[in-house]
Amino acid sequence: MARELTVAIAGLGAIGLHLARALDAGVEGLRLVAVAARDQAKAQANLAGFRNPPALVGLAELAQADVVVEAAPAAVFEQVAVAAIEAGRIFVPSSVGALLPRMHLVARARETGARIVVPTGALLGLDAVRAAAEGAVASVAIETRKPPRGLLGAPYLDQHGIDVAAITEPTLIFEGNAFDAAQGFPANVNVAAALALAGIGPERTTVRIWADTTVTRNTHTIRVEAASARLTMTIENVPSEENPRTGKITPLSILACLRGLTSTLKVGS
Ligand SMILES: NC(=O)C1=CN([C@@H]2O[C@H](COP(=O)(O)OP(=O)(O)OC[C@H]3O[C@@H](n4cnc5c(N)ncnc54)[C@H](O)[C@@H]3O)[C@@H](O)[C@H]2O)C=CC1
Ligand SMILES: O=C([O-])CC(=O)C(=O)O
Repeated sequence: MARELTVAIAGLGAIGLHLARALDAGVEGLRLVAVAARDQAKAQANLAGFRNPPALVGLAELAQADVVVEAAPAAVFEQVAVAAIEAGRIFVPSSVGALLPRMHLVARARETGARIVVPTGALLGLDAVRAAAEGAVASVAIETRKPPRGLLGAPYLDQHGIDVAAITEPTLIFEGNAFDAAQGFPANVNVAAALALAGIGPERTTVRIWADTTVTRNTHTIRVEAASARLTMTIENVPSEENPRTGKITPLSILACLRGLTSTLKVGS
């Protein structure tokens, strides 16, 4: 008999609501039991048509479920993560950049029996990066190109007086490591954080972010030079209607990740 896992989701935005709907439509081995939202009335309206509406609870109460998916702003990451990890659950973060300065949570999870499962999210190829990182890796780099509006609101832009709305040609706005990229762009480059965790860590992973007036998609290119292989991979994400910073593939990637927690046949490392 296949195992069933209960699932809770923090945040009902571009990622959370799509994931909640998909789970409610029925996914073998997974049952949505709880969600947390900032706007209760909007959440109730969104959940009204569900076949099996989940409970609307506070962030800490999400940890009642076997699997806690974080799909909220990075500002509330810690609340969701700590409750899930203390309860020994499987914690699936979307705001992966917020994990980089909190790696003590991984040590704590080791003590409580919790697991932290980082989905590939808006990126691609983390299976190959992980495989390469089992051997020697010389370099890992990611270049992100987004339409300027996909970068709006990033603290780095304010700190450096950059007005992305005024950009008229492709402009390199950040070059540095994944740790600094995640601090400067907490809602924009979770992909760089996930890549760093899959490969050679946030200090050695290099990141370039372009505000690119010529692209309509959030485009990420990874380059890895390893003893076993050379990887060059690009994903061009269709921005979601709800949040142009977030690619439509992200909730789908998390759903695929959750399926992998229970499925009998699992493909990819
Ligand atoms: N790992 C990846 O590849 C990707 C990660 N992300 C990250 O995932 C996170 C979620 O992204 P989106 O769904 O696009 O954001 P969103 O802004 O569309 O949705 C976030 C939701 O959380 C809700 N929220 C805010 N405060 C809350 C609170 N205290 N309790 C409960 N809910 C609260 C908001 O009302 C909103 O509905 C962001 O941190 C984003 O940067 C986004 C895209 C790709
Ligand atoms: O491209 C996307 O969909 C989102 C993104 O870069 C991120 O949050 O890392």
